[in-house]
Amino acid sequence: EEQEEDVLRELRLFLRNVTERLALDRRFKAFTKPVDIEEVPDYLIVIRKPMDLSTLLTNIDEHKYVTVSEFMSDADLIWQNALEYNPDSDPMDRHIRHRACALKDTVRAIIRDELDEDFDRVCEEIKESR
Ligand SMILES: CC(=O)c1csc(NC(=O)C2C[NH2+]C2)n1
Repeated sequence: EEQEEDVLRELRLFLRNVTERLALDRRFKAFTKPVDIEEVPDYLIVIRKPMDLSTLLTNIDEHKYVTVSEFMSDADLIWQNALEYNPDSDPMDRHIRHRACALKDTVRAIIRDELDEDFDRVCEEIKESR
């Protein structure tokens, strides 16, 4: 009903705010747009489910997420994919893995500090009811 749509609108505002703050952080520049398959032709062979911050924003606007947990599953793909695609000891791989781990920790810290657990529970109830 209307109250449910009010809750999901507030969820989208929260998720957009989190995602835009991440996209503004210079450490996460490599994660802001889909990997360019022209530049990195083997990327889609290694990474089955690409994800990036701009795609998260599109998904939010398309009402893909009813809970923070669903959003987190896609947000986690960004750093998980980076760790998988950059496993080597060379400095470039280590550099992007460091940034991937920073992204993981930053998302979790924002959610821990800023997501109200009662609000999250209401979203989870809406999801169960559908
Ligand atoms: C987004 C992402 O994970 C990404 C973009 S480029 C890249 N890795 C490289 O360019 C080379 C360093 N070893 C491969 N990883």
